[in-house]
Amino acid sequence: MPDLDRIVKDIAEEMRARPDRGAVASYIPELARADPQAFGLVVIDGDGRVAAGGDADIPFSIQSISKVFTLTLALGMVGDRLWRRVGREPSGSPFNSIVQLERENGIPRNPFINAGAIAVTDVILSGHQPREALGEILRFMQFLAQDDSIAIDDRVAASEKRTGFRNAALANYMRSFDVIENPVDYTLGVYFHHCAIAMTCRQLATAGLFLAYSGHHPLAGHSVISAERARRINAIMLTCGHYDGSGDFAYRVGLPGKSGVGGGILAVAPGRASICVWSPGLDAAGNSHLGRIALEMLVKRTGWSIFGV
Ligand SMILES: NC(=O)CC[C@H](N)C(=O)O
Repeated sequence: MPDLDRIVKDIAEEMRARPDRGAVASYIPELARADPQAFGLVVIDGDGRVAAGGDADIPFSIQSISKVFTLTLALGMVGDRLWRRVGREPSGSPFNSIVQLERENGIPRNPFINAGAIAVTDVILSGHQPREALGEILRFMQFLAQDDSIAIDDRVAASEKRTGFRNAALANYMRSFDVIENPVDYTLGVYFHHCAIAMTCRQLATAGLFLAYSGHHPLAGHSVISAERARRINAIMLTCGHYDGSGDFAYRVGLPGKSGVGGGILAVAPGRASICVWSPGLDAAGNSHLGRIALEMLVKRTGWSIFGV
């Protein structure tokens, strides 16, 4: 990918020089240690060709990007019954908002806001010990990224556990509607830990390949999910992957994407590539500021937006 390699490296260089970098998340104290100057961008296609720029191999906290993978796992476990516990409409609200839950019988709007992801985690936990459920999620990430070294950053998990009062409120509130079925502490423990998985842009882009290739992971040589399910997960990423910034992300970038407060964004160019960008500074909606700008540049220069050039 000679041209693509140039494009990715140019973007990484331009991003490194920019003064506007957003604000690193600090509500989880351990995340505040991230270097605001960091920037990484990796594009991987179905033949395993890689274009990488900047800090492509520095691990960062994947946070809400994990929600794409827990959704995939939960759908594999209970299929469409999942949609009894969580919706699939954009929330138009911040990622940790609680107000809609009261009006909507404790059913979160979608699997990518915190409440929805906690409900999805509860589904994965059912019938298991927290340690087993977490092991399953971690092994799934290692398999998809083709890298057994991927691990949970226990300091980040502990930091969020100490300060995660808002998520505890969401989980307890859903428990009162039986949308959460397991002990709230167990469900939250698994949730905090899967958010605290640390991965590099290269690993995350590899892990996302199955979404770019109709459920088939070209490097693992496996069908992970059906083409139909991959298409649907991409649809939810497009409409809900950036919280109340999802409309703007679709407008500017036009790719299914999922952000995390660690500053990562996983984006999918169907049939073309899986992309991961990382810059820890966030915008007001909690999405990577330079990550979004870099993806906007990438689609302009490649013509990869799903809505056309
Ligand atoms: N948007 C995010 O990445 C939020 C994830 C974070 N673990 C939280 O629950 O607050």
